[in-house]
Amino acid sequence: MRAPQSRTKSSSAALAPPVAAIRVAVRRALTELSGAGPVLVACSGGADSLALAAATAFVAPRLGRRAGLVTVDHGLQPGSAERAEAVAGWASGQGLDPVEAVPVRVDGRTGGPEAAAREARYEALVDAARRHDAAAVLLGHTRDDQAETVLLALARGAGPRGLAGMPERRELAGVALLRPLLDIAREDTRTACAALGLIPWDDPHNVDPVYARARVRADALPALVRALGPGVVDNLARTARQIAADTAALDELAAAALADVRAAAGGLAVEALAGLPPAVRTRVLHAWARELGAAPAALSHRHVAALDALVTDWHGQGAVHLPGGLPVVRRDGRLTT
Ligand SMILES: Nc1ncnc2c1ncn2[C@@H]1O[C@H](COP(=O)(O)OP(=O)(O)OP(=O)(O)O)[C@@H](O)[C@H]1O
Repeated sequence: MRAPQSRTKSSSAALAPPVAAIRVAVRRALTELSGAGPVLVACSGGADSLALAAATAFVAPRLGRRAGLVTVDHGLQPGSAERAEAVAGWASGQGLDPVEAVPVRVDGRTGGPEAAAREARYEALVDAARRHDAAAVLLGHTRDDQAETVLLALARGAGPRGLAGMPERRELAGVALLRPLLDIAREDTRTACAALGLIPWDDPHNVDPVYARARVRADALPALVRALGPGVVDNLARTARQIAADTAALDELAAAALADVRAAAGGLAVEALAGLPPAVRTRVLHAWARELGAAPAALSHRHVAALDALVTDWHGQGAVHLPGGLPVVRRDGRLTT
């Protein structure tokens, strides 16, 4: 086990450009934050979240905000409890408070081990945020994580919502999750840790070729950089930001359009739907299907295309079955259940 350790910080360490850039990013995120509670850094002990925790410990008190840290012990590797305790001990030494090392149970959940660990981790983070009435949980995803996410989304045909990548901010069960480092290169978090005398923990899963993300990290992205130049990572991340902004605008248009196309007798009016631009119409249908109870994770492009065909390619076809078995039919000029 390699635990974070800190040497005495020299004044030149504080001036290292990546240290400064990460502090600026954290300052920006905290300045925009409403709510009086503490922020909690979600920290694995890896370079990204360790650099985030160090920057937050520096910046938050200067903004008059309390900052704490939560490290989750998934119990999946020998020595994981000791590693979590070492991260917690380091955090307390940095003045972070509250600090928690939370053990979670990963087995007995559905999905693969990676998804189960993630689900357990987010449950623990949300639970800690609620107990401490936290204003937000801070996550250490970097620009490189964002570029990997976009490539993975592109490869599986995830559509604009996937290509928008990870948002800087989202709510999970009423808790704000922030990603202040989405503009910071992963390498800079390592440099910042080194400049601060911190020794990060390297998660073996990050280099295990069993995982698609690890293969993208080790092979696909470096190959793209070699072929197309070093701007690729930044360009992928920037593209995600642009698509996220476009997607948010289209979602707003779709929310307004959904209200307009509701039929007085229930369901949606086909004629009104047909008059919408396809990008708005498919979002209206997606939102309506969710409203009817279709689980977002199971609702695919195929379902939405079949609903759309009831509007634009009507030839008397039968019901469209949404996830969960819910049938939608076209009747009397309406889409209805
Ligand atoms: N064991 C942990 N304890 C606390 N926080 C963690 C832990 N592991 C990861 N995190 C948080 O999640 C961030 C992303 O980590 P990682 O890339 O390993 O997870 P991920 O599964 O890709 O995350 P996501 O589910 O958000 O895509 C880290 O920077 C850190 O903030």
